[in-house]
This record gives sequence, C-alpha cells and structure tokens, in this order.
Amino acid sequence: MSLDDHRLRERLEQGLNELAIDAFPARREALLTLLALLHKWNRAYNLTAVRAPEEMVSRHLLDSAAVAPFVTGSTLLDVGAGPGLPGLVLAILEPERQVTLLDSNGKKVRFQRQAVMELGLTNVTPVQARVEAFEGPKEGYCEVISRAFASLGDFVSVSTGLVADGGRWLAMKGPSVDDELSGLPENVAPVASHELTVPFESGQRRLVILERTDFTQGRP
Ligand SMILES: C[S@@+](CC[C@H](N)C(=O)[O-])C[C@H]1O[C@@H](n2cnc3c(N)ncnc32)[C@H](O)[C@@H]1O
Repeated sequence: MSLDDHRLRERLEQGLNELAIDAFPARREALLTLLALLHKWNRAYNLTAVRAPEEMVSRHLLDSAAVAPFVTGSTLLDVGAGPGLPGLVLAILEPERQVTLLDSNGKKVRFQRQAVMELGLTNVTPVQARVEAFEGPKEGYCEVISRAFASLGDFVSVSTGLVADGGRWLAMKGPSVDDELSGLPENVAPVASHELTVPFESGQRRLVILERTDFTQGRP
C-alpha cells in the first residue's frame, strides 16, 4: 500500500459514517482486507483501473456500501461482478444474506474465490459463467444487482429468468441513466430511483430499482 493503514482506515470509517452505515469493527477490518487483496492482485490480474488504495476506498468500497440500505432480500445475484463489486462489499456488511458473484472472466472469478477464502466468507458463491448461460436456482434471486455492467435494458433482458417472483433489479448507474429508460422491456418498470452521494467522490451515483409489472404465479 502506498498509504499507511491508519489513513485508509480513517477514510473508510469517515465514509461509512457519512453513509450512516454502522458496520461492526470486524466488518470494517474485512473491508480493509478486501482492499489490500484488490491492491495486491491488481498488479498481476488487472482487476480494476483504479490503482491508488485511497481511491479504491471511495470508488469501490464506499460506492458499493452506499447501496447497502436498499438491498433487502435474503439472496442477491451480482451480475458482471468483476472483482466482487458491489457483491463482496454487500456480503461483508450483511453476512445473513447469500450472495452469488457472477462473471465470465476467469481471472476475476479466481480473485473472488481467493478473497472469499482469505476473508472466511461463508455467504458468498463465486460463479464463472456468462449470464446468458447461467441458470441459477429454480426459485430465482430476491434481488439482482449490477454495477458498470450493461445498459439498463440489456441488464434486465439477460437476467429476467434469474429474478424471483416479486423480486427486483438494482442497477448502479450514473446521472445520465434517464436516457436508458426507453430501452426497457415492456414488462419491466422502475419503481424507485435514488441519487446517492458517495463520500470523497464528485460524481453522483444513481441507483435504479426495477420490477416486473406482469408477475402472476410461477416464473416466466
Ligand atoms: C466493467 S466490469 C465491472 C465489474 C464490477 N461490477 C465493477 O463495478 O467493478 C464488467 C464485468 O462484466 C463482466 N461481463 C461482461 N459480460 C458478461 C456476461 N455476459 N456475463 C457475465 N459477466 C460478464 C466482465 O467480465 C467484467 O468483469
């Protein structure tokens, strides 16, 4: 790390406080361990373009943590999770939730597995697959999330069969997401849109929550 741990810890704690996320000390330590792993593996695996540890705190850890208050289901699928963002952060903050990290890139999934092992997480399942070919559990996931994966329409279309009856999509987007709303399938509609301020970051994060409008009984 180019910064000492103390400064990174302070930055993380200040950010979590600003987000009003009251994480237990063990969970804050786990987030710092994840940061150290990301930083270490990034040199060989090119997991993220963000290289400075202090920037990783805000761009990765706090940005992922910012959506935690909106994730409410017991099962979560992170599509195109890359090195586990936001899924690993959300799994650390809420160990009761079962989180599946899905990515087609072998190197990214190898990192996910290493992080799960080193952090001793029992609620995370890394999967290497293309989402189009991934079947998932019969009952689907309560929530399906993505960050920096695809347009809203493509995200929803490729993961329609993976959302449980009455489940939701959470799309972590930028401020110009309104342009993508016209690309949604007819049977999917946004039910909420939240503007989130991520500590130490200047750009605005938009979280769009979507639901199927045609749920009856059973899955499509
Ligand atoms: C820009 S990265 C975002 C990674 C992470 N969500 C983040 O915010 O840092 C997009 C990820 O989606 C994965 N991906 C792209 N197409 C995919 C597909 N069809 N199925 C599964 N993963 C896919 C890529 O391998 C890549 O890791």
